[in-house]
Amino acid sequence: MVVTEYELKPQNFPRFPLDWSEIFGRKAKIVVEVGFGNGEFLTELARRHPEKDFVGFELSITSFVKAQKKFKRYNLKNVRLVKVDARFGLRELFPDSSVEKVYINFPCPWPKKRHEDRRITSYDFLQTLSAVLEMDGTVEFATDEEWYAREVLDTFESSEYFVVDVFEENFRRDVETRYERKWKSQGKKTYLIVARKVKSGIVKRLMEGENNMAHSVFEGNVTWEKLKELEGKVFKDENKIFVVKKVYRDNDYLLKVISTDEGGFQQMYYLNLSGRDGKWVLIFKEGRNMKVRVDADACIGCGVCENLCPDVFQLGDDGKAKVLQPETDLPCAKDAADSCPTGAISVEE
Ligand SMILES: C[S@@+](CC[C@H](N)C(=O)[O-])C[C@H]1O[C@@H](n2cnc3c(N)ncnc32)[C@H](O)[C@@H]1O
Repeated sequence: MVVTEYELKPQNFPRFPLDWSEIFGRKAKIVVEVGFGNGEFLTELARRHPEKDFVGFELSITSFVKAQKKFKRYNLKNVRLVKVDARFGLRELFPDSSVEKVYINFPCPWPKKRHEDRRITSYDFLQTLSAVLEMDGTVEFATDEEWYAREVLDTFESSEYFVVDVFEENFRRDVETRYERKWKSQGKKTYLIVARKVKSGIVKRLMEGENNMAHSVFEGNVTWEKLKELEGKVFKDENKIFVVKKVYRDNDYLLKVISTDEGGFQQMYYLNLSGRDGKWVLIFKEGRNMKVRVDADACIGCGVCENLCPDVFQLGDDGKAKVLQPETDLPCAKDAADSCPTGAISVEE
């Protein structure tokens, strides 16, 4: 079973930062987890606090697949996941003073000097937290590295925006994370810091305002049946002719369009249509011809590709992925290759 319904794609929204009460359909406290790993901590929090809404950031696709399965098992309604760097996501997707709490559990410490910019706890990230957290909102940071804990403690203590309420060695919380269990079972020490916001900071957002990736934003009633009726229809606009060749759907709708101008020049592209509650965002996607292959030995039959791109992939009777269109221009083929946890899918452009 592959579940994708909890993933939120920022590019499909008309404005930034996002209106989370619209996304969750209610006004509730928002809690964020940075780098949710296999999702067990986030699942437990969301189960124990149905009155709050939860947002997780991760970069690993495998983590996305595992976490969403857990959410589905408990039919959770109060959690969404975003596949972007949390430093970027917290800054661009959350308005000022909108987050009650941010958990950062056992992030990679990036111990080498030349990698220190990669640490999630950089100065810039603290600045973001000082803006997006509500007053008295907290950051909970856990690590197994003493030097890292002391560095983060020092950063919070020397910041005018935070006070440190907790610095604890070998802490215990109601819910453990996978890495916490791992380090504890190896007899390693663990450290917890809880820092509370006492002053609001200012952060400069790069994408604030209209989503300028969007071609158009509109309101109205769009249905699969109505879109399907567009297949084969021809539209004229000044000196161009457009034909809607095919309409696809997964989480969004995709219209394959061919346009021809007076000189006979043809172009193929996709229109990605996504929306909710009557608000729709239309984005152009260029079509490119790709050769798709599946390495059957590497395929574990997880079904991610079939779920993301059913017109190109299908799980066969042997439980392995089969390619239905070895040459395709469907952009979801690339998504499937990027998301394949074993790298069994290759796409050549
Ligand atoms: C060591 S694991 C810890 C996982 C989990 N929090 C736990 O305690 O079991 C760190 C996780 O953070 C994710 N990660 C690293 N940098 C990130 C970033 N900038 N934004 C979001 N997630 C990130 C990694 O993909 C990885 O899954």
